Amino acid sequence: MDLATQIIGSIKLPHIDKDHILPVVSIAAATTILYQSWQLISSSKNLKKQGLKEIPIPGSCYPIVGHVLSLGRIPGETVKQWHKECGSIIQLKMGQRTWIVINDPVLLHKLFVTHGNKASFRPHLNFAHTVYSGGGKNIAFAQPGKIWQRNRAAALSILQPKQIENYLPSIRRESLNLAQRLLDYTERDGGVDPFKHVELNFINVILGHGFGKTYDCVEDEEFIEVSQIVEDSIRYLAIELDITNFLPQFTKYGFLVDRKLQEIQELHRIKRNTIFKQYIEETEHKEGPNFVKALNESGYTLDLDEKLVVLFELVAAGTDTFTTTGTWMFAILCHYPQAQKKAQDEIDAFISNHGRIPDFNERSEVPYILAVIRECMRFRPTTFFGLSHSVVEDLVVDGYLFPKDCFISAHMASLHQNPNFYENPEKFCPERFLNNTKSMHAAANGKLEERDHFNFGFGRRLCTGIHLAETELFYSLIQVLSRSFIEPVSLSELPDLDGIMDSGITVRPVPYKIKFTKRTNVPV
Ligand code: HEM
Repeated sequence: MDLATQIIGSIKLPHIDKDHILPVVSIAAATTILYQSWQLISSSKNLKKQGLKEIPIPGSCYPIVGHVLSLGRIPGETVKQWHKECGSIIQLKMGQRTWIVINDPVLLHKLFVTHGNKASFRPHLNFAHTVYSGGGKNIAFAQPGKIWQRNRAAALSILQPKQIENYLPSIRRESLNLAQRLLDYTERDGGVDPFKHVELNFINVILGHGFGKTYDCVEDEEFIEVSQIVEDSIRYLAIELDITNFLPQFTKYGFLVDRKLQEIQELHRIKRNTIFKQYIEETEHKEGPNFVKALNESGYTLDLDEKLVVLFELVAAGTDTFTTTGTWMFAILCHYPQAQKKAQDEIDAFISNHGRIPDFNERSEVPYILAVIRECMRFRPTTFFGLSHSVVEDLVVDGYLFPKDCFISAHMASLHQNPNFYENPEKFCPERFLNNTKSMHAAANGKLEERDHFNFGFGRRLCTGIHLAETELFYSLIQVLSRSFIEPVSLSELPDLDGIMDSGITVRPVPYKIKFTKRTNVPV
């Protein structure tokens, strides 16, 4: 539902007599225009006085609510259009808060990497702070400081490239299971939506290592419950849903508080905490290595609540993003059979030489596979806005003022279509990345010119799961392409690459069905 409709529907206005509506509306409209004009003129004069550049304010910005009612059904799409109209840096007014959105890689790099010590804070979000992160005790929503450093270091102690080597047996097994399930469901039903299957692939790897838990199939009741909690968590992290954060003056009158959202948050808090606390307690006594023991032995002391939010975060942050990325990858490849053929030729040649599929440390022998994964992520990014950064004091970069406590986001879709950074950005062209066999982790930590894409964010806040995500994408794609062709169910039913579903942080393709058809005569 449109955000504006949602909010307006929840406001109970007093009855107004029909005859009185016209003058009331006219006065309101005139006041709006006068107020906006006054605001624009005075802020523009102030900036010029200080020698600062103006950041355009796009679309319809109303008094008090600002852009909250203008963001439309899919805010990421609306903001993309505003970038086209107003340029690579724009500012939105979300009630009392300022939200600056940028699609210029050079400015983003300057801000988040060069000025990373000042621009790596997180803006306050009600749900993220109070429910998801247990009061800022996790990684993604903790402010740079002791707790964040400790949690990030603890997470990296189980997610850094060297550690991922320990997970390779289960990554290999789960990606093979994924390829087989996609073939089996296609044979059974004539087609399959890969979303839940990709989700099961990731959840089995992360929960397997985290808590020694795996599920056999997408119909497993516990898998359904856990994946629902994960999907709900991510949905409520969306900036634009945090109405009472932007308009706190309305909270006490109960006008704009979405009661349903509150109920779901509460339920989620109880359900999530019960299940994951139980997982943690059980896991501490299980045999063999797992994340809980690794955290206990990492030298960082975390109490049960802290372990809960950190470990749940690794599950939630990884599952939704990985699943969305994999689901886009299959949808895109269904449109590009020539790219599939090239990738399959490369895998077949490797198998003929070595008698097995390649491992991630042999990736330089399959550069086209790496290029396909990178190009799919560039072509259809995983999130609309990544995770917003913030500043705790005013910061000026390139003549632009980033005011204290503002939200600062990259607009991922238009950033990855920036013609100054990508030649013919509208074209799906894996070849653009053929010479880049560095891991995405290395590319993301390198110079701006060496960056392939920006899906994992920037600088000090770079995604901690980047290496696990890339390794899993690598094995999943190879297992699927070595065994099957990805085809439309019928020629008129190709996945819609322009239809998108806003899932909070991530942006998924609209649900689709495709066929995974068994390849014969392959050297597997
Ligand atoms: C394709 C998969 C993934 C994508 C596209 C992705 C994307 C992102 C982005 C955009 C950020 C914010 C970066 C910034 O603020 O500049 C982030 C942060 C984070 N991600 Fe990921 N992610 C993925 C997979 C994972 C996985 C597999 C895990 C863990 C198992 C994970 C855990 C985290 C954590 C803990 C943070 C917070 C880092 C911090 O604030 O210091 N992510 N991710």
